[in-house]
Amino acid sequence: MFIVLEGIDGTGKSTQVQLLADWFVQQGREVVTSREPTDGPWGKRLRESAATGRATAEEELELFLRDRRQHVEELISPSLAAGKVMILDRYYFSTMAYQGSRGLDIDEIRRKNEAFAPLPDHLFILDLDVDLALQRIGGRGDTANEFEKRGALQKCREIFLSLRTEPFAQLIDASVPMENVHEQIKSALAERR
Ligand SMILES: Nc1ncnc2c1ncn2[C@@H]1O[C@H](COP(=O)(O)OP(=O)(O)OP(=O)(O)O)[C@@H](O)[C@H]1O
Ligand SMILES: Cc1cn([C@H]2C[C@H](O)[C@@H](COP(=O)(O)O)O2)c(=O)[nH]c1=O
Repeated sequence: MFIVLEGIDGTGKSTQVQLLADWFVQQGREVVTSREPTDGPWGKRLRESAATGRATAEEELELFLRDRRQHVEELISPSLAAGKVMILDRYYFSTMAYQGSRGLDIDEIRRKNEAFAPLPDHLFILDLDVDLALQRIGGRGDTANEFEKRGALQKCREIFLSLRTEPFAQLIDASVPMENVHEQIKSALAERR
């Protein structure tokens, strides 16, 4: 089973990935969790750019594609082939949202990704007001980085919302307490099984 959690920064994706992984482990399932950008060479370069200055949108897209190709080949596809539950914190829907918000063609981004990246079985879009998301980032002790500007996040949120009509997608209200968000995700999984 391939599950992806998406949403703008601060919506609670990492928190929910951990809660969901623990829940699957309690059911006796083997679980692999990961995130994008990854901790591989391309992902590290991308994370550094959040502090040191962003590349152009085209260069950024190229780096995310390289990072993801390696991720799919080395971790995602082998884990799915082994029958494990793969839970991802961000995937190519983030590229559609973030690099799309910088003016790149969203359909073209999708096409380039779907040429090599498997579709998820479940895409959970954690939706939250941008100001609340920024407050949560602040509450975590972080100052917003170059990817986390208000106007850009608003555009990203709109693009994520436009993805809710995908057959594998489910919109999740991320404004409620974390246990309640977890319940929404588990109910959606139970309904679609
Ligand atoms: N439902 C919730 N209600 C209130 N606070 C929450 C909730 N979920 C997570 N948080 C808190 O909000 C902060 C951001 O959560 P988290 O790091 O999981 O978000 P994220 O979407 O993974 O962020 P990023 O994309 O920036 O890595 C953390 O301090 C976390 O404890
Ligand atoms: C996968 C992906 C990510 N981003 C951006 C979104 C975030 O602001 C940063 C780092 O992610 P984190 O979850 O806060 O650790 O990367 C992007 O612009 N495009 C992508 O494809």
